[in-house]
Amino acid sequence: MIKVGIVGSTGRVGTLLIDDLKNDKEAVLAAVHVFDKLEKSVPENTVVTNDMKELMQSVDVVIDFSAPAATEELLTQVVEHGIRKPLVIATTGFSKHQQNLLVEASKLVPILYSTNMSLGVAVLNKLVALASKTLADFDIEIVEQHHRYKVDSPSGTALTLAEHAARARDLDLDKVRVSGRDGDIGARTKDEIGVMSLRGGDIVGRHTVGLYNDGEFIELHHTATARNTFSRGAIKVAKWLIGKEPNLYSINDALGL
Ligand SMILES: NC(=O)C1=CN([C@@H]2O[C@H](COP(=O)(O)OP(=O)(O)OC[C@H]3O[C@@H](n4cnc5c(N)ncnc54)[C@H](OP(=O)(O)O)[C@@H]3O)[C@@H](O)[C@H]2O)C=CC1
Ligand SMILES: O=C(O)C1=N[C@H](C(=O)O)C[C@H](O)C1
Repeated sequence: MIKVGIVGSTGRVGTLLIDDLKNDKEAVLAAVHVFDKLEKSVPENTVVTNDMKELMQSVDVVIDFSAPAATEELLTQVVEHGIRKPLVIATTGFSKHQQNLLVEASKLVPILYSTNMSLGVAVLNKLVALASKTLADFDIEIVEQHHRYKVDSPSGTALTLAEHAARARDLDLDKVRVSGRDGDIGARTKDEIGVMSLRGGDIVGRHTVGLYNDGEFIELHHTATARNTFSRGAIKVAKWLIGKEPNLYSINDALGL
């Protein structure tokens, strides 16, 4: 059995991971990192710890759905303290420093980083690249909708979709992204890529990529209707990651897309 450790075990996705692993035939929950207090019951012998090093030493692979500060602590164990374990990272909202740390750690251990663990979004990224290149004159606008508790904006998924669109047009996303419009802003410029966020209720996650031209437009939608789409996706790619060489892998590598 593959021994899995969870960072973010008390969170919305982390608690689902605990349940999903109870029913898995190839993987078992071996350790959970707990920031404050674990209310949920875990199988007997599960290591429950607030020590990231102890968590990593107790497992074959770590799945992280937490917060940027927690992921940073995880990556620091690899880069500065010599811990070598495969990592599946799903947390979003990293700073530039944290993104660089992720790249550094991936030279030492296999890391699969994906801002969205669903198959549908993996395919949507490809569709967006194709549409953005082919429909070169169309204006691109991305809208993401999430539950009222989400703390980072725009969502990691929306930024990844925008990155696929920008790359397909040889644009630098940092230069063309517009994530707010208010007041006398002037007409839309040709290259800008709008990435806007709505927050409310219990929306699990909805992303719309629109490509608009005179006389016609296309809108590509993805809606996650259940949060365990993400937890189950992460367990699937964690199994794939075991035994891989150190590198930064994408979900497409794991799904063979
Ligand atoms: N890639 C993907 O497919 C998906 C990614 N996500 C991302 O995963 C992350 C978690 O999402 P979600 O479960 O909804 O969030 P929650 O806020 O529900 O959970 C966050 C978890 O991280 C823990 N945590 C927060 N800060 C720290 C810290 N400094 N050190 C250790 N642990 C900490 C929390 O502990 P405590 O409860 O004690 O505060 C909690 O267990 C987000 O970044 C989200 O965007 C979410 C869904 C899908
Ligand atoms: O915080 C969430 O809930 C989600 N976060 C991820 C993101 O930022 O893209 C993925 C998913 O949409 C849910």
